Amino acid sequence: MTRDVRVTVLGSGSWGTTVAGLAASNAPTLLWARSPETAEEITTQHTNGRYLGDRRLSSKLRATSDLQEAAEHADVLVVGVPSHSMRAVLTQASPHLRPWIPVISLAKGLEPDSRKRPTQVLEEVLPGHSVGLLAGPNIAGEIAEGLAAAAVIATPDTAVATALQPLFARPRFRVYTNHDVLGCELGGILKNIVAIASGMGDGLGVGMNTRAMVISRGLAEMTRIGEAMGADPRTFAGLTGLGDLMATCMSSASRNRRVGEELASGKSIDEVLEGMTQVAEGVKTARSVVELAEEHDVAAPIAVEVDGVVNSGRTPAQAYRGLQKIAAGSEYEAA
Ligand SMILES: NC(=O)C1=CN([C@@H]2O[C@H](COP(=O)(O)OP(=O)(O)OC[C@H]3O[C@@H](n4cnc5c(N)ncnc54)[C@H](OP(=O)(O)O)[C@@H]3O)[C@@H](O)[C@H]2O)C=CC1
Ligand SMILES: O=C(CO)COP(=O)(O)O
Repeated sequence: MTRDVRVTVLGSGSWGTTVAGLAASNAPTLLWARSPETAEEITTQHTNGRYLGDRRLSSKLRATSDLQEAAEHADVLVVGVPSHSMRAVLTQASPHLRPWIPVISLAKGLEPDSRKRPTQVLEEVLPGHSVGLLAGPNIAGEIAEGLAAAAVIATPDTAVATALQPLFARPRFRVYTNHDVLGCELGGILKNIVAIASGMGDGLGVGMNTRAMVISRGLAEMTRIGEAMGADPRTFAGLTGLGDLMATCMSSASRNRRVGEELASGKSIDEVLEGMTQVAEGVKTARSVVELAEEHDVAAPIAVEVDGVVNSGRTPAQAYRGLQKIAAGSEYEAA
């Protein structure tokens, strides 16, 4: 089935490149890089040094900096640019896309201002296309190195996810399906906020018990918000919820966790972001998550504290003191 299907991935950052490398082993795959130098390096050297160091990519992977060429190539489109740039890139690509082709998001943030999820943006810019996402505990560098991992492809119609599964699956990359697009997408978005909190704890030198408390109460917060928005609460116990939360809170390679750790070292958010060459979606998303929780009348104390540090000048130590003050009631009902 996969032999005749051509895949295009938009965005040659760490994750877009890694997913394109997986797909290239299964189907003809073209990666769109904004920079012509990066496109040239990927096609000729089979590396993307800026984002993945000297890790070797599939020699079958080709890249281009021509967005029209990339769009015209696609029987399946994968969108791997960050949430804040998705609408602009897709608006440029859309006149060159074939109608009805499936479009899969890799992004784990909310569009600034509109607070829309990536799949909502896709549905708006590309009406009529079947839209879904690929998510899970997927630290790009590990997968590019060939370490085993699993992910979920979520589409409203499970038959579409099942058809797309073989495009991304590899012997060491297991791809499950799920029809709860909202829950899978929210898991990836919300865990970034908890990872910033967890990183702040690491920087402050809290113990493992505290870290476990933040992760498990973070999961409760994610599930509460998700359920209020209409997601299946079971999804948050799976790969795109607990799985991604654990990977992101525990990995030294997580950008969101690192933001928290560096904030706890005394840097301002501007200083932290100046030193980063990759995106940490949780920074732009924190305020939107607080607003969404308020709209749905759900307590979100971890998001509130992270937003306070990232956007309102509170210190990580103050945030952790704030978290200590949360009243402990029933484990199922309390914040
Ligand atoms: N890295 C990971 O482990 C994982 C990341 N994700 C998610 O995938 C998405 C992409 O992340 P990731 O690949 O890590 O990001 P990176 O920071 O590694 O790369 C970002 C990519 O997006 C491009 N880009 C940035 N801004 C624009 C813009 N305005 N217009 C066009 N292209 C732009 C960059 O191009 P240029 O190089 O030219 O600046 C680069 O190719 C994020 O939502 C992230 O949360 C999901 C799972 C795992
Ligand atoms: O989503 C990720 C792993 O699944 C990557 O997390 P970071 O963006 O924090 O690096």
